[in-house]
Amino acid sequence: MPVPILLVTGFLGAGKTTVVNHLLARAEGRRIAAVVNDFGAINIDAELIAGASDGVVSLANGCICCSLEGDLLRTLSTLLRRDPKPEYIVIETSGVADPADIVRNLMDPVILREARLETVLCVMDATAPPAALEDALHRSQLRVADIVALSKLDLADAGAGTRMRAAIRALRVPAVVVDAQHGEIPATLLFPAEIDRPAAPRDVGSRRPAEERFETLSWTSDKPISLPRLQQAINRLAPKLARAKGLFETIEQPGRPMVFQFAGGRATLAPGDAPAAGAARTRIVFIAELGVLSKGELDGIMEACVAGG
Ligand SMILES: Nc1nc2c(ncn2[C@@H]2O[C@H](COP(=O)(O)OP(=O)(O)OP(=O)(O)O)[C@@H](O)[C@H]2O)c(=O)[nH]1
Repeated sequence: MPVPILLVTGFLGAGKTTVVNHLLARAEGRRIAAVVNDFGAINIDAELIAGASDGVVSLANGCICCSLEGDLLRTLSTLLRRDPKPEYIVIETSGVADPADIVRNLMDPVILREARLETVLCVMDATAPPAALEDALHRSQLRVADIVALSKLDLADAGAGTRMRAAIRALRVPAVVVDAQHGEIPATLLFPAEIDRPAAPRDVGSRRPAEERFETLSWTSDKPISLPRLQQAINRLAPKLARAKGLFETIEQPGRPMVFQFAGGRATLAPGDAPAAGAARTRIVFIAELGVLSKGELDGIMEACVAGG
């Protein structure tokens, strides 16, 4: 019986890791292996997948729809040789990934013998303006989806969900649209019981390398961060940022690791886990459209956030 694969796609910061976390937290004995692709050089997403570090394989510093496609297939082969074999495989793409290319890559004959793409889930930020769907990458992510999950409805105004559903319908996306509050989607929807159902043909569109559009810039430091100064830095950087996330300690609350998120124009801070041995104390990844933000400018702004900066 081929192992079903769930491909989780969606724009930068839409809520993919939150969905994968939720799924793994409620695995209820299911053996789920997760492959997480971070576009940046630091594997922040793999660290954000709580309590599942053993089962999570991280593919960082590139995009599995372009430069890391060989790595994805090798990783899947390795997972499928595990004893016991995973019962389900979840692949979280980077937010810049065009899933059409990944769907095509998963048709690899060696993989197909043992694992089959079962469901493509596209996580869509309900607070994004419907005009966001004019973006070709958004459209490609929606076009291959079987299920579209609307995230962040708790942050959106009352009509946002309805407007987003209408905008998705207008694109003639055949997917089922569901609400996903804080990543909550029933596992049975993602891994349907009728696993003998033949995979439906998917409209995969034309190839568009995502890496030609976005770049990631990493900033690390061995010093803790000043929170008010970080706020100022993010205010300055925000117009240029598509996404940022990081792990660090603050000067104000030493010894308390924090997770920083910037997505959809909103910055949040939450308690995190201690950094892995050998990792820099402060690690932040910034994703921006190519050419919009230089490393020099970023370093200049971020150095002001550390003590003595
Ligand atoms: N309030 C609220 N926040 C959410 C919801 N879903 C996700 N978030 C937050 O949105 C931010 C981004 O979520 P992630 O799950 O990391 O997004 P992602 O799509 O994995 O991000 P990338 O991998 O960087 O593209 C985090 O701060 C989440 O806590 C939701 O339903 N409600």
